Amino acid sequence: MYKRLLLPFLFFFDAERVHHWVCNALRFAYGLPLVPGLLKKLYVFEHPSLVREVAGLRFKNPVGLAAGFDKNAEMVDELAALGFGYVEIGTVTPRPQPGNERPRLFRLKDDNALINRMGFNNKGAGVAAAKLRYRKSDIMVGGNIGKNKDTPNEKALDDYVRCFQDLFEVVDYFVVNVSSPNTPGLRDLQEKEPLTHLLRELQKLNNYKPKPKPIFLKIAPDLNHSQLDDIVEIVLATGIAGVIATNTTISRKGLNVSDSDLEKIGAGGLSGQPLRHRSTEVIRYLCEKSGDAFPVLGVGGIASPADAREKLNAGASLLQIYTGFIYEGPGLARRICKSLVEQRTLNT
Ligand SMILES: Cc1cc2nc3c(=O)[nH]c(=O)nc-3n(C[C@H](O)[C@H](O)[C@H](O)COP(=O)(O)O)c2cc1C
Repeated sequence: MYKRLLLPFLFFFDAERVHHWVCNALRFAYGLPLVPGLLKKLYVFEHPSLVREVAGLRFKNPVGLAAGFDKNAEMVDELAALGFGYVEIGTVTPRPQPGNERPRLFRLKDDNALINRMGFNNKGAGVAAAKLRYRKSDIMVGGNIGKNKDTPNEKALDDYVRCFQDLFEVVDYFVVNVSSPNTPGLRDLQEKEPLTHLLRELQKLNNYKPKPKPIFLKIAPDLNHSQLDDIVEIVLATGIAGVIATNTTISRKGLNVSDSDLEKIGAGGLSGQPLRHRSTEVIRYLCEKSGDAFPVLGVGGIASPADAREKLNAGASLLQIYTGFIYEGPGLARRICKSLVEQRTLNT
């Protein structure tokens, strides 16, 4: 019903506006009597074989909602009721910022893809932290952190530290985002020297805490082999927990959309099906190169149980979805979980 009736209707309107409508509708509905229970019945699939222990945390199932959907941590309980094993909030920055001018989110329907140049629009880490204090669900929550647009790269560490401190008590793990293509210069922080410095300082701060939290690094799919080798080295050298692979790509290769339409859309990160293969390659490379020395969380183009299995077979410890959730609808996490359990039963 979602794909045949609701999606064509929603796709008639501006993508970002629809995002806000759907989120508001979900939040409103969740506040009504009986609805939370009904949603859980429809969408949550639990089974002992789905539980994953990663970086010392216990995830109810391996399917998470990727960063960018719930930037301000406004609907973690609602998303838990849609069957996700964990939700990554953010990217948040220390100070609120409006992001880029609209329109900044575009659908590529023939490619099952999106292009976005949101630019870290968010209400600030403090606001997200206040929201998370009242969450009721017990799924894992990650805090994806970044720097403000007007903070120069030489001062980036201060921004990451502030977000880290603001969120420390209310998230289960952290993600250092240096891979968004929509904040000018941010990806330069993926270079070996600044990245090592940033992660070492954050991990140092983390180690001072009585109970440190796992810190993951989220990387771009556009890194070459030598840059990925550097990432492996940096993760091992700084002692952070692992890597999230991948963020959106700046590549426009192999799309069905016309060049003139692409030109009209302009800059931004591409997500969804066209990203799937590259992100799986990156996951496989990191796992092989590191000898599975740290967990890699796989994200990029997952829209079906088969896509999920592809990432797990490449070595991913956990999964995340964003664009697939938009195109496939709220039943996707459950479908993947159910299929993983069925597959396991078949194999035993
Ligand atoms: C509209 C939109 C906003 C996003 N915002 C963020 C963000 O704020 N931080 C981040 O780390 N990733 C962000 N992402 C990237 C996703 O978390 C994910 O890494 C990427 O979309 C690939 O997964 P997918 O193909 O399942 O969408 C965003 C993606 C989209 C489509």
